[in-house]
Amino acid sequence: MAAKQLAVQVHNAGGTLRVLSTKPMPGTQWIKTLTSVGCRVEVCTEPKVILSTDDIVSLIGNKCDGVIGQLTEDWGDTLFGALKKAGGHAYSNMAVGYNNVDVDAATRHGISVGNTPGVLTETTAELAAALTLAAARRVVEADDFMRAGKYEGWLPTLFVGNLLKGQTVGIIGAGRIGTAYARMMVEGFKMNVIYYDLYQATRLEKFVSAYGQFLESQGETPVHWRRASSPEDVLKEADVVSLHPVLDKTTYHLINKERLALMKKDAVLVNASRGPVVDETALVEHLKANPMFRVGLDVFEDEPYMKPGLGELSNAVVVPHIASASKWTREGMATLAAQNVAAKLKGWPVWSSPNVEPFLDEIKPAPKAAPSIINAKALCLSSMP
Ligand SMILES: NC(=O)c1ccc[n+]([C@@H]2O[C@H](COP(=O)([O-])OP(=O)(O)OC[C@H]3O[C@@H](n4cnc5c(N)ncnc54)[C@H](O)[C@@H]3O)[C@@H](O)[C@H]2O)c1
Ligand SMILES: O=C(O)[C@H](O)CO
Repeated sequence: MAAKQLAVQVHNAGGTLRVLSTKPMPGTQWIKTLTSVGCRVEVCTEPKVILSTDDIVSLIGNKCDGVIGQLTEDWGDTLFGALKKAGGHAYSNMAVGYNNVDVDAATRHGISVGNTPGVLTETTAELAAALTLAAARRVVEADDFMRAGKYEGWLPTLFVGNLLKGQTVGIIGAGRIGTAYARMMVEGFKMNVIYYDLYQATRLEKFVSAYGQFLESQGETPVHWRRASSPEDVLKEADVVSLHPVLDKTTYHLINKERLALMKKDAVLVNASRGPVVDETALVEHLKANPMFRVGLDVFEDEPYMKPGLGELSNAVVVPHIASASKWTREGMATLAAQNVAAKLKGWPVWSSPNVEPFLDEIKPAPKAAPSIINAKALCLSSMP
């Protein structure tokens, strides 16, 4: 039986380089980025939310030069093999995280792997901050109560939560997003910072020190930072812990039963990184046993599912992986992903600065470069001087 033909929308039908996007993406700049360098762009418009590997193999077909894919897809040997066979040599995730991509497999097939760092830093940090506040101040529980018609009048004991000001925020993974989130919590709520990362977060340290001096000069209590030598140190000391590491072997189930037990009984835990960083089954048990402990989760171990029991717990705020969902960021992610593919197909070098803003300007032409290629070194791609 012939495989079912998946619906696609075509832009610039006469283009000589065929680029596939496995999903419609926001904005139009990303399409212009590709069509302006001679690509025919095919966008899969199937209503199915997550395409299977077989679906994507059939979309790649016999001739495909590059693909933009999504974090829900399993980009391993099968897909990179199919892309290579179709003549392709460029792939980009429309995401900064690339734990869904087997980069070594891509490299073996000579295919570049792009990602979209930077453009989602502040948007993601803002959602982590929103989850922190929602959990600490019990916003969702109180909203449910109100809508259920249960509010009979102000009470001294109604939905009492945690004050953030002057408390300690713990960051595990103080990279771009972890640092941006920490700054928001320091500047917004005068929180002290304790962080754990494999590397020193120099920018964050400098910011907290300078802000602490400023507060002191105003006669206010200064804020402080400390770099912890282990995740355990952070978990024991912090009132709020937010997780922002990459997902890899070193961070899988980084938060488990034993480490949850180290946390304060009324702490707040936020995860806007990747679901498997937390052992979600252990978390459900911990939430049940500790009603004052609260979590804000954007990501889940087995997306789109939650572990049994999580959805019934009022001390958990849960949202469906929307941390990067602002219009500017999502359009920017699409543009960076398209530029990663276009640049590789045109043989342009790799951008060497962490500042990706020049690619997002809708008026000035984008630099002739690939914003971020993970396996650039392994493929010996040249970078901008
Ligand atoms: N929920 C969302 O929608 C969303 C949005 C954007 C990013 N993310 C996730 O957030 C992650 C971080 O993004 P970023 O742009 O800040 O990346 P980044 O590379 O700037 O930061 C990641 C940090 O994790 C640290 N790290 C690595 N291994 C660690 C370990 N074992 N223990 C502690 N720290 C460790 C790294 O040293 C680095 O500083 C992404 O990889 C992605 O998975 C999720
Ligand atoms: O890794 C990413 O970019 C995010 O999870 C997308 O929201």
